[in-house]
Amino acid sequence: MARPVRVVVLGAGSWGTTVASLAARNTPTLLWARDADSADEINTEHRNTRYLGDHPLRADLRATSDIVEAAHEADVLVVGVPSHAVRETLNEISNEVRAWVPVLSLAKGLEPGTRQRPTEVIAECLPGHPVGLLAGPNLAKEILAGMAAASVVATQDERVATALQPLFASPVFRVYRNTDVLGCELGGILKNIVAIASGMADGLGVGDNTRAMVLARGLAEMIRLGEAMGAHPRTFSGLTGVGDLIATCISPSSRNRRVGEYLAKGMTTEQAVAELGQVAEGVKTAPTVMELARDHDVEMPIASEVEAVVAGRRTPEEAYRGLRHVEPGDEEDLA
Ligand SMILES: NC(=O)C1=CN([C@@H]2O[C@H](COP(=O)(O)OP(=O)(O)OC[C@H]3O[C@@H](n4cnc5c(N)ncnc54)[C@H](O)[C@@H]3O)[C@@H](O)[C@H]2O)C=CC1
Ligand SMILES: O=C(CO)COP(=O)(O)O
Repeated sequence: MARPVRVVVLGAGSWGTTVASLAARNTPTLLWARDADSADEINTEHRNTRYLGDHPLRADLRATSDIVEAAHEADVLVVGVPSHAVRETLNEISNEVRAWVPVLSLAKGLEPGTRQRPTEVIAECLPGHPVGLLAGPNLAKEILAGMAAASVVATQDERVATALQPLFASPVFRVYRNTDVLGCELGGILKNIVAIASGMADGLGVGDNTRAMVLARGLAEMIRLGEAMGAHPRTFSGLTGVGDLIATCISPSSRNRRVGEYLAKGMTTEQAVAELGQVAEGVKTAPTVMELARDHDVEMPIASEVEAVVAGRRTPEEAYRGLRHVEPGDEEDLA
């Protein structure tokens, strides 16, 4: 009998640990934590208190702090560290992962400097491997608590996605496929910036109409940039686009939304990030997105205001006042 596929997840933060728990239900799974104490806690107490509080993890989920051991074990490699850490993490194991092992990204940000998406960084660090991503409206704590959700495995080769789908699926976690890797990845990246805007709006005590405006016009900005970069506009009406946008903009547990709220309460970006104690990808990604918007000659007024607030050049009140000065054009004109 063929041995089961072994999934290795790099990064034992809230989402890496949750995805590893999903996979462990279906197949032997090993989670790499850079900190040995976290790996010990997962192995012995079946918890990851730093990121997931007291929530019990599956007893069959194994963890290690030895990244080379993890790389050797992988039949499927899942990269769950934040975007800025993908390259340095994979560089450590670029000669240790077996040829043809598929690599899936969980990260929803852009690499500062290179402006690359995580799947592009992965393709550079691990050339020749099939590369894709798992994304969608997937707030880690809800999924760990067993609440129903859906996600998308996006790979250019549909056969790879078809092989990967069942590794993460459960009766309450539906995993779809999509071949528009760029569109799916950009959806997850860009919605974080709109979520900061949404959190700022909530922190300022705006009404529901304003909230809805931020979501709808934020989505229009996501589609404009995505289409200019070569993504399929329809992808943004799916789980990885509007789906993830809604979840992140409305959920009190979204870190990006919380950063926006903290900023509206008067914290600096540094104070907001420190208060959070976890990654909020939109903070680092906002300036990079504005560089891409300029390169592609795309108007992104909401992202532009978020970037200005995060950089400390504007207050959230000024940002919302600034949006009033944007001349409304044709609503249909997304491109
Ligand atoms: N938490 C969630 O609900 C979801 C998160 N994501 C995305 O998944 C990615 C990871 O997020 P979370 O697990 O939530 O973050 P987190 O803040 O909970 O954990 C980050 C993990 O990365 C590790 N890490 C940080 N810097 C590192 C470095 N320089 N080298 C190696 N490891 C490093 C930390 O030790 C920690 O284990 C992000 O891109 C996030 O946008 C995607 C979907 C859902
Ligand atoms: O991407 C997410 C949900 O799909 C998580 O969002 P936050 O990083 O804002 O918590």
